[in-house]
Amino acid sequence: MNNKTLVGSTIGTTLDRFINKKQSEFPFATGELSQLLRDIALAGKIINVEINKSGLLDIAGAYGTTNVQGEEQQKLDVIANIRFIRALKNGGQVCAIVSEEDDEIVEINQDSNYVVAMDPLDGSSNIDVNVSIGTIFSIYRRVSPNGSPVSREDVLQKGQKQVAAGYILYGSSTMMVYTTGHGVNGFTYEQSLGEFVLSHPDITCPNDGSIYSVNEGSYFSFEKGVQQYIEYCKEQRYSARYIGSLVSDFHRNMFKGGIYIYPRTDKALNGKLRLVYECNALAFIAEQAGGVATDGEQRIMDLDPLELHQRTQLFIGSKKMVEKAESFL
Ligand SMILES: O=P(O)(O)OC[C@H]1O[C@](O)(COP(=O)(O)O)[C@@H](O)[C@@H]1O
Ligand SMILES: [Mg+2]
Ligand SMILES: [Mg+2]
Repeated sequence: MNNKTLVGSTIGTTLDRFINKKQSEFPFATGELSQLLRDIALAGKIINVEINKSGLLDIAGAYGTTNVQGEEQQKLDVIANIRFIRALKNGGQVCAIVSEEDDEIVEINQDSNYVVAMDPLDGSSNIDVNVSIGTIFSIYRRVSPNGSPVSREDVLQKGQKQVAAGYILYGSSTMMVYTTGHGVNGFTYEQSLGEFVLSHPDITCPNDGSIYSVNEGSYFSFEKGVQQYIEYCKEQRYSARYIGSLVSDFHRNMFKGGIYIYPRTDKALNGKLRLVYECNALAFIAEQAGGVATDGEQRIMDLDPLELHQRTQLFIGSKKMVEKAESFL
């Protein structure tokens, strides 16, 4: 890299400055979405602290309750949910939240214009064993008039209506990756500054790849087409990589080129992952990076959400790989 590129580079820009700059490119922007993104980043920093010290403070492990989907909640699932709701409430830009950890819509400020769908902590089976976990979020503009009670139409919008989406990955470093529909940018958390700093501008997903990510332990409960695609991946000598944290598996494949699959199984007849607060956000990011996300037939962002906790199959990642997988179905 020569000096000229260094001077012109945006690398090193803080998230705050980046958000301000983007806002200034839209003269009619009110600043509400910018503030909301800052609130999410703040919540991410707080969760990051909690995760880092979870082993020391006895906040790893099961909480002793199950969520609406019958899954055992971890202490950190519950803590992350509380922290995010609090940050969004204090920020004042959100009228309602759909969360994996809450059975029903959480109504906050009736006078605010945005709805957030979130998985406060994704990959919670990895919490206790110091493996990467994440937070996933989608942001929508409400459809009901500001000031009125929030309706189900506000929170059950198709993914194509997202105005922004992203994730925070608590890995070997902590990163926030998001899109507002104008490309994808990644920010690494600089602990000593207490700031997210632009480290991965204009992220693009390779068109093709050689990594496949699927829980092969469930192989015998996959349908024939999925089994045949997995065999194809092996014949091609592709690398099998599966962390069991959707955010981390997706993140790796977006950078390196790969496909992540969570198909239906005999236990999870519609797949395991949740459309509203897991799949839509990652689908938006994948597409903005040049990748693809489908349920095996249809584009994820075209699916009609009928329930808050609706599940779907997910085939996501490099365009050519997803298309190849679909050709087996
Ligand atoms: O253990 P499995 O069945 O492969 O499931 C792993 C998947 O389940 C999830 O953990 C579900 O997310 P939560 O931890 O938020 O419930 C995904 O992150 C992950 O990809
Ligand atoms: Mg999850
Ligand atoms: Mg979760």
